[in-house]
Amino acid sequence: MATLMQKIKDIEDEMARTQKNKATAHHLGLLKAKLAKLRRDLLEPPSKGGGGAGEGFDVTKSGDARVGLVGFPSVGKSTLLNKLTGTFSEVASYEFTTLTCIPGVIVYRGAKIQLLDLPGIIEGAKDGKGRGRQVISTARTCNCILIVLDAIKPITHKRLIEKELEGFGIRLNKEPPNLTFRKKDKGGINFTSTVTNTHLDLETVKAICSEYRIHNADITLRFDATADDLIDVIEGSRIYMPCIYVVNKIDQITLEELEILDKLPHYCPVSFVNLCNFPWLICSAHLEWNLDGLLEKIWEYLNLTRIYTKPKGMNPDYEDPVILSSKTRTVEDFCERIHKDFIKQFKYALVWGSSAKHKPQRVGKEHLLEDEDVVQIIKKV
Ligand SMILES: Nc1nc2c(ncn2[C@@H]2O[C@H](COP(=O)(O)OP(=O)(O)OP(=O)(O)O)[C@@H](O)[C@H]2O)c(=O)[nH]1
Ligand SMILES: [K+]
Ligand SMILES: [Mg+2]
Repeated sequence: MATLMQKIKDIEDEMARTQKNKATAHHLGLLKAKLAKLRRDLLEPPSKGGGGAGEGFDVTKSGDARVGLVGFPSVGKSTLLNKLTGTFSEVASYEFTTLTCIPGVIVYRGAKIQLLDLPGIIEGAKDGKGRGRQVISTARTCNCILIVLDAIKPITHKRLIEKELEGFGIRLNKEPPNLTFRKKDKGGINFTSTVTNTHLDLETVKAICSEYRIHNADITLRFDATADDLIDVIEGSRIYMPCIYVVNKIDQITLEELEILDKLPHYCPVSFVNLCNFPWLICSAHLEWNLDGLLEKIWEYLNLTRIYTKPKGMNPDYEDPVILSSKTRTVEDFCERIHKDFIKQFKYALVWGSSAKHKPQRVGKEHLLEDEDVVQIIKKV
């Protein structure tokens, strides 16, 4: 049986082959209706239940980091992918133009960043509406999410998208709750806190625990945690992800509105068409605005660490850094990236740069590296 994607393609091909005239108008209309129904089917959840990736979503992870574009239909996600990566993803004025996950690559400051264009999601996506489940489970595999918003759509859209992501265990611009939760065999619920709490008391904590059939546990808060924070820790499998709100189509709003948007935390206004409202904003001959600003922000939010290797007796290789994430950036992580067995030959490392106290500093494998450090590994003989 032909897959939905194939059926859609067949109809699109047939439409392209069909000449437009009075005699074919009826047939073309029929094809359009079929196409619309197939698109809707594709947006229905799979009948056999379960989330996971679906048709056309199994894009292999590549590069140093992955960034996903999430938003309502027609906010300009595909336009953004095309402009940033030079990859082709279809752009059109109708909703649900993009039906699968389309990857592109941005090479920025020596790092290869995979950017994923995703189908638009609709409210209720997390509950199985549309392709939302696939979109959001793909979003979970990213290192940073760009929530794309349309500047002239209601600001409430931001909250709606956030809710969909939150419903799938994604936490945006938030650190994992600083609290420990340790199950034990006996002793009841022991609840302590190193700060004043305004949200949680022993009773609430006990109630939450009993919902999970947990009757013995040590819970220590190191910040003013909410019930949601505690539940997140008990549930586990939460993903804490940086997020940028990309407000597109700012050519459609006034300068006053733009100034307000520009001040909001985590926001990055952009536009991909001629800014006739704001001629003074155009910084080059391009018909787009603030792509550089967006790239810089993505870089900042990914928080990557570039390490330059220095072979003995040679200059550092500044062209091709090893890219580490902010969470795994020890000398050992660096060695692992070069070769999985490399650490076995490790004796010590020489490090130049902001993590080094001397020029160079001799360090062990636990040493934490900083962005733009230069590293030379000395092997055992
Ligand atoms: N005015 C204006 N229109 C834009 C801008 N960026 C994109 N568009 C238009 O918005 C429409 C939708 O763009 P797409 O890139 O297809 O949007 P999308 O979010 O990928 O849409 P789906 O794949 O259907 O979810 C197209 O007609 C674009 O030309 C912009 O900055 N300003
Ligand atoms: K569209
Ligand atoms: Mg699209």
